[in-house]
Amino acid sequence: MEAGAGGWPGGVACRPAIEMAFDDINNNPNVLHGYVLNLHSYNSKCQPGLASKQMFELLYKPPVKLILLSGCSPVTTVVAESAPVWNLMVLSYGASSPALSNRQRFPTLFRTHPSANMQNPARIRIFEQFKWKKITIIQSVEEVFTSTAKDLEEQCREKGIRVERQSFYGDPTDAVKTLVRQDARIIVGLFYVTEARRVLCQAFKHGLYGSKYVWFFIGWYADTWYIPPPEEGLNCTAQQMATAAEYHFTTESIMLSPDKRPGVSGMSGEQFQTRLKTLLDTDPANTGGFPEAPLAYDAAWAMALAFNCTLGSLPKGVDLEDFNYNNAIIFEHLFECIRKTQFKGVSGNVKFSDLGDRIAKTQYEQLQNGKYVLLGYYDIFQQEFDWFGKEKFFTSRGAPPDSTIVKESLI
Ligand SMILES: CC1(C)CO[C@@H](CC(=O)O)CN1
Repeated sequence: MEAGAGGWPGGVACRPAIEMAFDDINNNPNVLHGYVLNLHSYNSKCQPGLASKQMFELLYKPPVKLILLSGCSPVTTVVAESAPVWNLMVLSYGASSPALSNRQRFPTLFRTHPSANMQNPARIRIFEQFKWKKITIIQSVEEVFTSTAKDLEEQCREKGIRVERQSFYGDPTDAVKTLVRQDARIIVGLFYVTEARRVLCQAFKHGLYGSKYVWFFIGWYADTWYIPPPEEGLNCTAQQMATAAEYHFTTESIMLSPDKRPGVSGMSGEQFQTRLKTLLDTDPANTGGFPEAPLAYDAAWAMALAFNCTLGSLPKGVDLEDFNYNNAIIFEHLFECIRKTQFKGVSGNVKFSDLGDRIAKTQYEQLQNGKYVLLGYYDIFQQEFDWFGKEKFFTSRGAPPDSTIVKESLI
């Protein structure tokens, strides 16, 4: 777990969320009765090397640990690759990398954080909704975005949607110029927020905005992400950025349950968030990991419910406290219990795929006049598309632009 510093600073809000969960579980007479959960944590700062060192310290120092909780993708990668050697399960609350959906490399990994690929079926459902038959992807070269782009490309091709792809490292100018040359109209951007601002500024400079174009950005940037921070030295004004950003779409996995009814913990998502804010001494909007904190809270509950299930399934005379790193029997029961875990959490319904991925809904928004408007949801599991019809386009009748003017080749 990282308590914030370097990489994704998720631990700042996620550690208090997990500590809250441990307290709630220890005070709940219906879960793990007679047992007390203890948390041993380190701040890995999202650094794989430091995480490896800390993991070995945790495992070579008593007491025996029963499970590992991990944060960001780089740390989860090293932890989940090593854990099976110790017959340990790994529950990640902060790893979005699609590369982690791999049972050969990560046989004991489960994650309450959805994979970045989870948004691709939702993107494609929109392309189909507006009959866009050609899309262009522009991505920065990080592994998480390359994996997501490859998956989107494959899924689009299966649906008969033509795909072109550009990637860049640092400066997107040349990649944006290629978008112009390719006559890109429907453009999906996959990068972190600093690169997103650089791309948006270049889009303005090259006229890639307005009635002929639709941009898709990732939805987990801050709501004011497109306002240029002076220290970044972008050669675009706030007005130019807002002009280029107007009417862009976003997709993001839902991380906080919108359901007002309480879940297994006795809290709704909103009640959890209200309680968490009392544990933070910083503005939630500027606290690392605040959006993902419900995932961390639910990861602890998934662990506790799996322990509870294991207690009821172990052979007579074998108890959880008999677990050691060489004991595969308890590990196998725990794996089966986590695999079939399903419960109503503060982040939504918690359920895992066979690859250990979180199955989550995707939310669509659109920036309209400087404010994000909720457009609908896509539930990949139920194949349900809830669309509210609030989208806007620049075209005169508000109709969606064409994805491309296919120039018929003269033979
Ligand atoms: C939505 C985001 C910011 C994606 O990256 C995750 C961190 C990671 O995958 O390393 C945390 N949550």
